[in-house]
Amino acid sequence: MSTPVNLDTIRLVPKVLLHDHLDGGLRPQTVIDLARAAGYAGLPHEDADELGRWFAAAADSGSLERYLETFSHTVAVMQTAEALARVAAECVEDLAADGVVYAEIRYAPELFQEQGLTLDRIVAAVQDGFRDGERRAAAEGKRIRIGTLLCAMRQNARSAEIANLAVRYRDSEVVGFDIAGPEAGFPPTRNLDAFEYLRQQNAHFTIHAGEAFGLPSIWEAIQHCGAERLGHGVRIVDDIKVDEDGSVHLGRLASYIRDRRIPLEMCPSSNLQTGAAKSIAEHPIGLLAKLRFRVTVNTDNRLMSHCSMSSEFAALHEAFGYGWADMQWFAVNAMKSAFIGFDERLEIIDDVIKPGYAALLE
Ligand SMILES: O=c1[nH]cnc2c1ncn2[C@@H]1O[C@H](CO)[C@@H](O)[C@H]1O
Ligand SMILES: [Zn+2]
Repeated sequence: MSTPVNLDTIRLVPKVLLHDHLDGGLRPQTVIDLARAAGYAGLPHEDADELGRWFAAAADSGSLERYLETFSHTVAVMQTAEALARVAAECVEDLAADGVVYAEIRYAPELFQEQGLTLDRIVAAVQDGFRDGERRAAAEGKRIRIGTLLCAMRQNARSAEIANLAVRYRDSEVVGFDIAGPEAGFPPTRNLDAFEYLRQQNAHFTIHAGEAFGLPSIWEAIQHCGAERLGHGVRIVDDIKVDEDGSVHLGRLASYIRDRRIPLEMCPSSNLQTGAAKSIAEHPIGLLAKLRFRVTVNTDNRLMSHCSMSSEFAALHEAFGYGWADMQWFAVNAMKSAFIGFDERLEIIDDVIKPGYAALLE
């Protein structure tokens, strides 16, 4: 008899996460502890459950800009090396407990300088925290590896500096670069110098595109900037036409993205909150997966979007009937798309992912 698919069983299978923001995944109690230590009086609640509910409700705003406002609280309490290391270590513990075996976690170092930390100190503190978290997970019998992505914020003008920082730490598990923040009004081409530099350095980068703004943003990210992956990319469906008889027509951009196997870092729950999709059942991930785009499933912000990798898969199972074979497909897609070396990716696919699903697929 095959193992039933539910939240508890999904937590046990190996999962791969490519798109998760460090400042969007704090435990509510940690936000409270750190706020107290920092003397930050701006939190809307002092009780962990209430605070968790507040973040999810406030982020459930219908717009990316309002969703992003909630980060002012998490960023405010992440201004010391100790706080950054704690948040990073707990992030790894939480992912490992959820059955994530490989994750790329991103954050914008420039946001953590309010009390004078240097960019180097910030990166070092977070890397220490990740290594600490990996060790703690291993002590619990959980194998997990974390790669870091450094983000520059679209509304600021520091992308060249942050790209340089990412390259300097490339041998210390900083595996790539991204730009995040409000999309409308901040096209990715504003950061062309950073992307050109990264390409010259043979470094990897993804770009948040096609979340709050449509096809032009995706096209620029791929064709002008050279992004290897797309953060969200949901609006690529605007370039796909499905006729009443079910026949499907891909436009040139959608075809290019599918033909080139460009990975889409899809984050269903987050998209519902920012208004990029109406419900999980109507989320473009269903169509895109059916059309065999290189789709991956991600959390974006576990605190604000009140989700985990397992809860995202449980919701997708509910909406689209995905089973173990589909979940393995998503995990392999994500692992193929990771920014670590090819041999390391293969090793995780062959030694961890496939054995993890083998018994379920018999
Ligand atoms: O879905 C998103 N789209 C764009 N920007 C985001 C999203 N989620 C978080 N951030 C932004 O990325 C920064 C670095 O982690 C966060 O501070 C937040 O402002
Ligand atoms: Zn994101």
